[in-house]
Amino acid sequence: MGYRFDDLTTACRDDWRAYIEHDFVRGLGAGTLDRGAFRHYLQQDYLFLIHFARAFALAAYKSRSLADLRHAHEGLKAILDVELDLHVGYCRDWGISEDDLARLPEARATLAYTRYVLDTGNRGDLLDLHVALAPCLVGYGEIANWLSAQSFTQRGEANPFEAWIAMYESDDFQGAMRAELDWLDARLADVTPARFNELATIFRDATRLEIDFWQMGLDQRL
Ligand SMILES: Cc1ncc(CN)c(N)n1
Repeated sequence: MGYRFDDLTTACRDDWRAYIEHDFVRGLGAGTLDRGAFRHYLQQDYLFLIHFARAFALAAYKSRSLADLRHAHEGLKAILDVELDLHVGYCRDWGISEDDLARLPEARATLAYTRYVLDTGNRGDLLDLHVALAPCLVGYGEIANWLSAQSFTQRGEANPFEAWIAMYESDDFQGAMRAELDWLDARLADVTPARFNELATIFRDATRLEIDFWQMGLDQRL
């Protein structure tokens, strides 16, 4: 029997739950997150998304088939045309201009996570790279779905972070997440146990770097 994406989350269950259910996420759902923490996160996430767009461009470069190239292109479009566009508009609503964003210093957590993914993609193959990208794309889709199932989550105008939750619940983002899941399920079906263990290490590292990113937001740390 082949592996599937769910085997990756099972292989690092505690880290995955710590990422999905982080206090930062709970604060977003309850609407109680410190606004300064959210602003800091939003600013760093702009830098993060630019490097992640570069990582999807690297996936395009590493693709050997038209299908893989199209898949990487769809991922790049989801970040550039859906997420970054919404993000820049969202930052504006929070009083952060594009000029402010262009001048931001990069926090250590942003640097560590984004460069880890780019380095993993550079030295590994296309599957290594997509596994390193998965906590980002699949994780935020799962977080939005988890939040909407929690009784503490406030929806609508009562929650200042409603637009953030809605962005990751949107058909565009959930569609990109499902396309990534399908791609990963198809590739993981053929890997050996030894190769799966290598990929599980990459997935766990990237998941831990996501946890550090939330914590960087909470601590408002550079
Ligand atoms: C840190 C981080 N991880 C994931 C995502 C969702 N693309 C994001 N915007 N920021």
